Amino acid sequence: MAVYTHLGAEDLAELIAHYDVGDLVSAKGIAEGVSNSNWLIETTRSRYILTMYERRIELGDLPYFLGLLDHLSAKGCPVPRTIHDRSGAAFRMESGKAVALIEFLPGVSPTHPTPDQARSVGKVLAQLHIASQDFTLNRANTMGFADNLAVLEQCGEGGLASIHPDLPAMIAPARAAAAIDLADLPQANIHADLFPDNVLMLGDKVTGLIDFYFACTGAMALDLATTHAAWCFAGDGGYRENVGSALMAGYESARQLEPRERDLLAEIAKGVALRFVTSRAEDWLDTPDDALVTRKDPMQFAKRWQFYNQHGNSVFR
Ligand SMILES: Nc1ncnc2c1ncn2[C@@H]1O[C@H](COP(=O)(O)OP(=O)(O)OP(=O)(O)O)[C@@H](O)[C@H]1O
Ligand SMILES: N[C@@H](CCO)C(=O)O
Repeated sequence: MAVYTHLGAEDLAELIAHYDVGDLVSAKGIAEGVSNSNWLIETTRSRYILTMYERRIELGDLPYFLGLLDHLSAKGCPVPRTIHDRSGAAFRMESGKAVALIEFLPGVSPTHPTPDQARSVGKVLAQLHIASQDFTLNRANTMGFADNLAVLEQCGEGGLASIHPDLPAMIAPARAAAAIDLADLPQANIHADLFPDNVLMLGDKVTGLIDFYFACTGAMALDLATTHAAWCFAGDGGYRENVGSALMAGYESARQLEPRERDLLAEIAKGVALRFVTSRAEDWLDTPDDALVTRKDPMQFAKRWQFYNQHGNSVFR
């Protein structure tokens, strides 16, 4: 479930009255997502998503996240606009927590993406990279390869082994990934978590990229490798070659990779796999056994690390 805070009808109506969006007609809590509380808001004028930021998000990062949405949507990327309140503010404080109202976009997240859907997502990702380069704010990646190593070391071999006996073996490759320098690769403001559940689609058309709360200034190749690792594997862990090549072709139809990016892609994809091993392992150890939230399996990405390690750059040709 993802409504952590109860907001009554009066609270919501009073909140919505701060925006020039018509009168509140209905508000429904949204079950998907685990980080924040989200409501689907309907007013006499349109539909919106109201998000209350519950955890993990620093208040100081909100101008970056919400400003990036406005920057990208003004350039025609399929991302939701932030609705500013009557005083022009992109977010407000409600019951001590930050809230923002964003545009509702149609579409559903694919559960078993087709090659054509992957091609569309690849192209939109490249367009986002081109459009985000002149966004004037910056945010450092807080889930970089060196950060992952520190978190895995903090989980410790014992902690990792309590999740799965093969997980402690991921510390050594995380040390190797921490030494990779991405700073010399072409940079942009990147999504950094573009899993299928963060993409809304109607058929093969991308109607929305959402959940920009890991967005940061970083290497475009890191974003492409993240999207590859998130989209191109079946539920049983098998690599879906046709989805992978469509994603790459879609990306390069809008932005050609430089040779130095292509040469590093497999190493970056291994680092990316470790980033999700890390955040999932950390969440696993932080989540009580009886919590209602379903924990995501870090081993899924340990297997993807093995895949990229075994096949190297041949995956991306
Ligand atoms: N702009 C939007 N238009 C339409 N639906 C949206 C929009 N933003 C969010 N949603 C819906 O709300 C759900 C939760 O949103 P989101 O993934 O941002 O939540 P979250 O709690 O931050 O997620 P996570 O825990 O995955 O980080 C999405 O799965 C989607 O169904
Ligand atoms: N998309 C991530 C969660 C956010 O980092 C995962 O599937 O592990």
